[in-house]
Amino acid sequence: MSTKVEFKNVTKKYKMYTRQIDKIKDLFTSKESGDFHYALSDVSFSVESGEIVGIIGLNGSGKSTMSNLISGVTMPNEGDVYVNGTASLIAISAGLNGQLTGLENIELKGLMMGLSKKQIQEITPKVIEFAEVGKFINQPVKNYSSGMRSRLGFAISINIDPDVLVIDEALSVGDPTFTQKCLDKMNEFKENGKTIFFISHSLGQVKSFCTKAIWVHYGKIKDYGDVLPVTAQYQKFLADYQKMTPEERIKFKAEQLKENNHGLLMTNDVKTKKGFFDIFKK
Ligand SMILES: Nc1ncnc2c1ncn2[C@@H]1O[C@H](COP(=O)(O)OP(=O)(O)OP(=O)(O)O)[C@@H](O)[C@H]1O
Repeated sequence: MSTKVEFKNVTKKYKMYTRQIDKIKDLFTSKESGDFHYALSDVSFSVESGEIVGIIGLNGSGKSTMSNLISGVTMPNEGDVYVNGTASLIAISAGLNGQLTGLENIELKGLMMGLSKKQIQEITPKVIEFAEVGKFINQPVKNYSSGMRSRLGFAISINIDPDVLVIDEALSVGDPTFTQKCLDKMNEFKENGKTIFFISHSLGQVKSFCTKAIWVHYGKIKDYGDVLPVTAQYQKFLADYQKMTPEERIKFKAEQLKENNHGLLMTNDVKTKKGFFDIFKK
């Protein structure tokens, strides 16, 4: 076995602007006026080839940031991301150009992944068949439903046959038949000794499909190792977390954010932002 993917002290941060004018000012000057918002901070891990790694964690914890870094969609601000070979991302909202037709997207993604025109021609019928989008293949992808987009994205990535496949929540929008078809394809991929990262809120799927799991918690790795012990720890945490009152959750999140230097406005379910910031400032 050899190292396929490695993160060395990786930090990904975003600028936060409260006023649009500050963003515009920064574009014209070398000064930076907004606060930084840490999506991942000082994250290190390595994955051997042939592993199927589930990435789990609460909303906003940094899972998609991790998947975007692995697949090269985004770059780290600090540290190094090392991928031995090609990586392809399958995500609901990424990877496809809405203005282009399905066919054009197959060509574009194929070219981006280094395929020749001939190779693209060879995979095109297989992609169309697998994606089950019918005549929509000649329509702009912006007219597709989320399920259709996910199916096309999955079909393209799997047929491009990358060394590392990154699947970010893409199965959550498909119907059960298509999900099963994807899982079968992923198993084939797994049997060929390829490496897969599987981001999912379905712990059942992670447990049955993955060999390892990374639990991302407010921009840091809380646990990484064999899938069953890591998911068991996470489930234990979730059970306690779900028992908290909304106020307790806000307080808990604020404490974790402070401890991990994670993003400020990251919570989707914090309704009382004033209260949230009061706690954060303490
Ligand atoms: N382009 C961006 N600009 C600013 N902040 C961002 C950007 N992308 C992600 N973030 C922030 O980084 C943090 C991590 O986001 P990320 O999408 O990686 O989390 P996640 O675990 O995938 O969440 P979810 O389960 O809700 O999809 C969040 O606070 C998010 O708001």
